[in-house]
Amino acid sequence: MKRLLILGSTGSIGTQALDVVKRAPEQFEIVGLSAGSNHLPLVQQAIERGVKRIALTDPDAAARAGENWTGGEVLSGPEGLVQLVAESGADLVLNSIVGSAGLGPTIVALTERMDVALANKESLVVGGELVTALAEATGARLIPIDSEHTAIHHLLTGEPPGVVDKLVITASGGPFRGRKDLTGITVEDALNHPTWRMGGKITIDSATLMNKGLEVMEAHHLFGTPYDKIDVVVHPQSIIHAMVQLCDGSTKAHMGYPDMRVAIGYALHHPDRADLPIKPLDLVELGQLTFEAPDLETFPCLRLAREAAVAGGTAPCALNAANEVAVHAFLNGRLPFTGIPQVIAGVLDELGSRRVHDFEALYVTDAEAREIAAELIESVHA
Ligand SMILES: NC(=O)C1=CN([C@@H]2O[C@H](COP(=O)(O)OP(=O)(O)OC[C@H]3O[C@@H](n4cnc5c(N)ncnc54)[C@H](OP(=O)(O)O)[C@@H]3O)[C@@H](O)[C@H]2O)C=CC1
Ligand SMILES: CC(=O)[C@@H](O)[C@H](O)COP(=O)(O)O
Ligand SMILES: [Mn+2]
Repeated sequence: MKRLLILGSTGSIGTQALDVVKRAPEQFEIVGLSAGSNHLPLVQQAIERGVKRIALTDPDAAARAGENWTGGEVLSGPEGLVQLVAESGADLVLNSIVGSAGLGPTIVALTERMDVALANKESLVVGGELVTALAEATGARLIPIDSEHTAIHHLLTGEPPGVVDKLVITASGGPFRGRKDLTGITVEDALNHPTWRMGGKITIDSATLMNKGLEVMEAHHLFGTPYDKIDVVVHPQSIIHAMVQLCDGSTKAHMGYPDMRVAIGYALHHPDRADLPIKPLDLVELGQLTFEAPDLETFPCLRLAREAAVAGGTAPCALNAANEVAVHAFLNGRLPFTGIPQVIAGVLDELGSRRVHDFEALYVTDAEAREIAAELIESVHA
């Protein structure tokens, strides 16, 4: 039986992970759950799954959970989340927190030699070199939960070193694929993803194509692949999740209907396989699969992300923080959709790239980038 800790259990990935676990209850013991502020659903999950320790990073929400629930211990604030991870004794930590708030728990889990099933791609975008070095040093494994990266992980299994010519990550293109003018886009339009149902932040990242930029960095760090060997191809049906091109001229593709339980099941059961009630692929029913190049002029976020990735150092961290602030402002009606890349470009221009010696440098950059992004948004809004 695996001792499993689920961080971000109230979110899109977290709730689907609980569903995957429910289908093999004899294989998992859930040793803890966490959320940001959604205390009632978190307590409900703890009651249903018999979990005795939960954490809420919002201290007010943690206090309310403590008033409502006497069945176990409620840990509070970012320190409570760290304590939950450090003291969990988990075999596997599923990190499905959204944003750079997920970096700290990833560091703690790896430091404690716990394997991490990583949905929180921002951990790698922000701190990729240090995070992978930490995993290497402690021997803890990073198993991706992201449809493209799970696909690549699967496709590379059994391949000897040095045989991969290219990784190809597919993108749905988001709800605005094919458009040349992105003015006047509403939050409702942007949240209407054509193929996946996900949390708000990643859905907006898909609409701007920033998600693919973050995923290029995620792939670089997970698989040690140079940036010029990671391609992005738009594939609106989201049936092929990724491909690997090998030195013998063959290309392997990972396919399936868009359902994140496949990726979650892969990570939770690794190296075994999950048994999930997912419809087998019917290519005749699908009829055709189509592909096109990403439009980097209309969707500059992918270009900005690639530039930050190649610049390295603190640039990806600044890009990520600026993006989080800009997406939040868009969702709250304080920034137009087209303002998202403008804010990110402004922050990168101002901060440039510095070398990263330790995690502290990343936290400093994250805070600086957030401050500059907030000022830029304020000036647009004023
Ligand atoms: N959804 C998907 O299909 C996919 C998601 N991912 C990645 O997985 C991660 C999670 O995405 P998703 O599930 O969609 O996101 P959601 O917004 O649906 O869920 C986020 C979870 O994180 C918690 N949370 C939010 N802010 C904080 C914080 N500051 N500190 C601690 N916990 C916090 C939320 O708690 P609360 O409910 O209290 O707000 C919630 O449990 C992201 O990194 C995303 O990029 C990757 C591939 C696919
Ligand atoms: C499900 C998943 O892995 C998402 O990251 C997905 O890739 C988002 O869709 P886009 O391809 O539109 O970014
Ligand atoms: Mn993805």
